[in-house]
Amino acid sequence: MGIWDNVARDVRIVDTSLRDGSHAMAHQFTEANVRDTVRALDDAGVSLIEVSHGDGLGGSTFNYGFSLVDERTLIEAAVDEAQRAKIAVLLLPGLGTVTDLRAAADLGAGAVRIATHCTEADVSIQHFQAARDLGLETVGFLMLSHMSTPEELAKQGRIMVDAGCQCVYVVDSAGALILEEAADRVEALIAEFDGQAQVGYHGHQNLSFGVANSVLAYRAGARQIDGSLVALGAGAGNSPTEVLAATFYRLGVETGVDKDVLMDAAENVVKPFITRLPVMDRSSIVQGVAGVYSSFLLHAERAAERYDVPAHEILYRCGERRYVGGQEDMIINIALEIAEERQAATA
Ligand SMILES: CC[C@H](O)CC(=O)C(=O)O
Ligand SMILES: [Mn+2]
Repeated sequence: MGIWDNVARDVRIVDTSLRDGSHAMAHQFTEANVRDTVRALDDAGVSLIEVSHGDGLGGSTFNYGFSLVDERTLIEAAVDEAQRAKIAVLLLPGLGTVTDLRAAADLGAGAVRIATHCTEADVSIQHFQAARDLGLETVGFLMLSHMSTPEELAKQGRIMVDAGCQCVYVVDSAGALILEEAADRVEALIAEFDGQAQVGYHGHQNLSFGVANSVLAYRAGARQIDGSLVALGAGAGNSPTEVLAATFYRLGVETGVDKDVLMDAAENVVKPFITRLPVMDRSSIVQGVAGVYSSFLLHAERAAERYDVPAHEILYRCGERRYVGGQEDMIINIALEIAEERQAATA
């Protein structure tokens, strides 16, 4: 039985097309995109649907990229369409505030996913406390999990659980984890929590391991797994929700969602509005290899075009310097540096 509602299932598939997909759409979702997608996911039985700017509440800024439509309008529209599903929002402490969270709760959001770099869970403590006071379901995101060992990650997860988090995610932001690297991190969190909280898994497809890692994460004990329709998400995209549903169906793992309704939603609702299909191209593969935050992709592509340098070279350097979310402006610095080096070499 799912612990957050009355649906009998072995694992909960959570959809983040309307949040992680915001990165891939350069934050240009329309209200109609949100309404149509929420209706389809709700029909399919998806019980938690994330809707926010790609970088979470308050993310619509010069540094991260402006949203076409105010996220509060989109959250309100999502809540309006969802008959059974709960709407979740993402919050990165420092970018989103407790005031933003309160506003989202007032609009009807029922869950918050609070994301920190994998070594900085302590910055989430007051946000978890505020979320619990607001009566929200709470989820923690340990981003760029490949940068920590399973043991370190478990200690960070413990900080979130002690602050009131009900499910901590291993977040493979760079799509860098391969098989047991994902499973070992999930296992370490499960052992640390000893039943006090659930564990989730959020994959990216940069090295094409999103779905395989999700299956291993489930086998290691993860009970919430993220996906996006048509993989719509940062980098090479997320584990496709419709493929997760079909795969768990094949394995006889009960998800409570209808795989055929999801396949229809992917083909006929989401695919038609995607401006740039997520692909495993040179830049996104480099993100997986070098361990670079997937949401850096469009920033790197824009800088590459502006300064006439290769995007994959920018991304390799981001990986060497271990840049993390919030350091998007460094992408411009790197592009300028490569352009200068190239000019010097030809002078
Ligand atoms: C900026 C937040 C980020 O996109 C969260 C996430 O989905 C990830 O780290 O993969
Ligand atoms: Mn992501």
